Amino acid sequence: MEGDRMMEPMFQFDNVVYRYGGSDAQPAALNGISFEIPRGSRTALIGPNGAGKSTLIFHMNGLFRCASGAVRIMGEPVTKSNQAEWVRKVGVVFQDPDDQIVSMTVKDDIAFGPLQLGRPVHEAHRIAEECMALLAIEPLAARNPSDLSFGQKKMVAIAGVLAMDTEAVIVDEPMAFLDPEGQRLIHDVLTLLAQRGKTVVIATHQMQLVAEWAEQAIVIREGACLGSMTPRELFGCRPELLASARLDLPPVAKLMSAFAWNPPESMPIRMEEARQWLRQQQDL
Ligand SMILES: Nc1ncnc2c1ncn2[C@@H]1O[C@H](COP(=O)(O)OP(=O)(O)OP(=O)(O)O)[C@@H](O)[C@H]1O
Repeated sequence: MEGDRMMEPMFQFDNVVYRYGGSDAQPAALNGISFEIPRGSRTALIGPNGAGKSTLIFHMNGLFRCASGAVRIMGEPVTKSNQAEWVRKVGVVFQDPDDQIVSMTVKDDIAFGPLQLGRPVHEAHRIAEECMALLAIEPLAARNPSDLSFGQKKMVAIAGVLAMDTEAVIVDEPMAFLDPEGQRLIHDVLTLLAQRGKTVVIATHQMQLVAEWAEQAIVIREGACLGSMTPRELFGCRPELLASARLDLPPVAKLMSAFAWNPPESMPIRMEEARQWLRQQQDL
């Protein structure tokens, strides 16, 4: 039975509708959206402002319940009675880190999750120290999270979710307001989580991050899914889909698209692929 459940996708959205305020007078923020996210995969949710990415994320740990359709997490439908359980299995870093501050110091804030999960205090603090080290935020340990910059708060919120060691980690706009070093650290952490077998989902406007990191891109517009595919297929073969979601090619693919690639999915979309191809041209 457990084996069967392991085969289930981490997230399944089936014709999901959601309206803020619960009123039919409101336009639907999610408008019959369907897609799947396999376990252990790296997925990017992409789409223009207001497409519904954050609203989707609120459904992925039971915070919101859909008006119609079904959301399944690890094969189990999210219902009124099990809604609260999912926060232990799915860690979410919201777009605004202020929503996640719960303690007076950064270290206590990060230790809060493990303590809630029943870990003893000394262990929760050890986990908090490990997570701070991973994100190079140890110097912030004794600071009040409310006093930090937006980027620093975002790092603390990410560390807090890492400390929960959940099966899935979702980060809404992981790179927003982070300096280049912070972005590199977050990129490494997202990769490390995937290497540890976690299902990792991000919502982002940074197409180069999608090209470098994701295995699957889910394109969303007006609360519906326009398609789900590899970044290579999206950036190499589906420019019309990108344009219809008000998105653009990532910088590497934009540069490389000046050359006629055949087949189009052979176009380098990652920095390293482009570097290698350019070196080959030099050697010719
Ligand atoms: N609290 C709210 N009350 C009413 N409508 C809302 C609320 N939050 C979001 N919406 C609406 O729901 C729709 C989806 O918004 P959502 O924030 O999920 O989009 P998004 O794709 O995350 O956008 P962005 O890229 O700008 O973060 C939008 O039309 C938005 O105006």
